[in-house]
Amino acid sequence: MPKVLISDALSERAVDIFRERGIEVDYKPGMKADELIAVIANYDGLAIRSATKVTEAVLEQAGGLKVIGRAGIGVDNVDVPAATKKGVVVMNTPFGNSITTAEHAISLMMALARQIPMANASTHAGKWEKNRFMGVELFGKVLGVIGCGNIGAIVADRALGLKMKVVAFDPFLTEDRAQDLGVEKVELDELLARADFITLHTPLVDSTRNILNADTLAKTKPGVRIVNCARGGLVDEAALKAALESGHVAGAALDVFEAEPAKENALFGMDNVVVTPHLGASTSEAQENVALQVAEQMADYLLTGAISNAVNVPSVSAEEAPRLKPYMLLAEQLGSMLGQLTVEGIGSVTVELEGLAAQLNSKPILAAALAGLMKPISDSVNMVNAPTFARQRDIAVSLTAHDRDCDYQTLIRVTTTDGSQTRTVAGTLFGGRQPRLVEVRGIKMEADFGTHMLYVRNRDEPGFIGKLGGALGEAGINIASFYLGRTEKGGVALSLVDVDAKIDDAILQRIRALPGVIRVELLSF
Ligand SMILES: NC(=O)c1ccc[n+]([C@@H]2O[C@H](COP(=O)([O-])OP(=O)(O)OC[C@H]3O[C@@H](n4cnc5c(N)ncnc54)[C@H](O)[C@@H]3O)[C@@H](O)[C@H]2O)c1
Ligand SMILES: O=C(O)[C@H](O)COP(=O)(O)O
Repeated sequence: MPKVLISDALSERAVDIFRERGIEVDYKPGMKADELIAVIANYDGLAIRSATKVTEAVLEQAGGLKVIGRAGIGVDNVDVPAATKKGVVVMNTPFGNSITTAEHAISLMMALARQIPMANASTHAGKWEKNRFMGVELFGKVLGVIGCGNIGAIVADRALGLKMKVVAFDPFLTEDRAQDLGVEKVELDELLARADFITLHTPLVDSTRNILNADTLAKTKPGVRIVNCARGGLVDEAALKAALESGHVAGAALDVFEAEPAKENALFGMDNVVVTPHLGASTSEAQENVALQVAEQMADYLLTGAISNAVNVPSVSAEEAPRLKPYMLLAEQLGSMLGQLTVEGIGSVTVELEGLAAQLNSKPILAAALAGLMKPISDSVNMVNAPTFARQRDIAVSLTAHDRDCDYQTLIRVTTTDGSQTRTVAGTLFGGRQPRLVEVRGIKMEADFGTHMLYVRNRDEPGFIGKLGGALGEAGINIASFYLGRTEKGGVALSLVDVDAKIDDAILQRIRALPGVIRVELLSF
């Protein structure tokens, strides 16, 4: 039974779902880094929010971990490259808290416009400072949205409802989409010059880090108000403090900070700053959504192999997963055969799909072939990290789905080059499920993949098969199946011999010494 650890404060609906799906679950919110490192080896899945930091040190101890589920959007608290290297799927819930977070951004903008938190504190203190809190209207003002994806688009929609004018800077926003949203797509400098309010909704990546800094803040309209409900690190906090002190920026509302939890911050205590402790996603509705979604997604992956919303591996839907499984096994076994036969470093891999295989989601099939190919050089390779392994080793990878007549109902062909050698193997699914080899190095032959297989290439001469059978018999090795093929009469013959026990080195040497032998290897599937 798979086992999952929940190390952040998720809605307990997640616990119910894991249990209903037959998954053992430990609910331990607030777990410290060293506690996590100490126990992570016991789990197949880890469900988190933003508090748990899944560092390389955590992943190093995560021997059996298969999936990290982020109940929320940002995965910047997960070392995704390290997880990928380790073969761990990282998935998030990209939509479950978008509305809630957009509403928080709008709330912060309103709080800022009318100084509600400060007025609230003053009134509670019995001061009745009616003349101190003069606000500004939103009506007719320009809102600059930096990052107009899921949340930015919802914020824009709500702002339009408040009769604001919305301009958006997002390099990936198309003119058509901007038009549909009713926003004006502009460059960053124009947004900075025109916006009365700026709201940030990008991920924290290299291109967005400190996107509001001393230089860009200097380009903003005097009296601008800034809302950051996305990620600390998008706004240079020191530069913002200086701009607030000078009065160039009239106010800032921040839900996120460069360092979190933010118990201390240079912006705390400033009159024109509204702060919340990373509450963007904190509504009961959003938390129920993301907890439910992440638990279902993780359970699907652990129980069926279906992958949704993964950030480091192609998706496989719940409907596709059972259909893809035999194809992925076939691709892995074909890749594995080539991996076991490769002597030098692999230069390139080509995966071709024909017949029914050509109509399927091809990326998981490619990833499975790569995983099989690289198994002989790494114990930890799987379909999650295989594409990275291939890239790191400068292996050129290509994938083609052919729309042409095929001798088989479905066919996967894998070709590798290493040094001067090109090797091709192809296979089909017998009865739609059972992987079967149908071609090796251009030689047609039908063979099942066995646990102990002898691969023998030899000159096609009379009497060879008898000698091979004799050598195995003398060694007490029983033959389960014998598959044969050849290029042409008197050309090169190929035997794949499925035997009942492992063949040791001494027997292998005896077979290699038989007259006419070109190559003999042991294969295992
Ligand atoms: N405060 C919270 O509690 C909270 C809650 C949810 C999400 N978030 C954060 O909000 C952010 C946005 O979430 P989303 O769901 O809208 O993501 P999204 O991926 O749907 O949208 C992000 C947008 O940013 C744009 N973008 C990327 N690089 C850019 C750049 N250099 N300049 C301008 N735009 C750029 C992308 O094109 C995309 O449209 C994420 O960082 C997420 O973690 C915070
Ligand atoms: O990226 C997100 O989804 C938000 O930052 C929410 O984070 P949280 O789950 O820790 O509230």
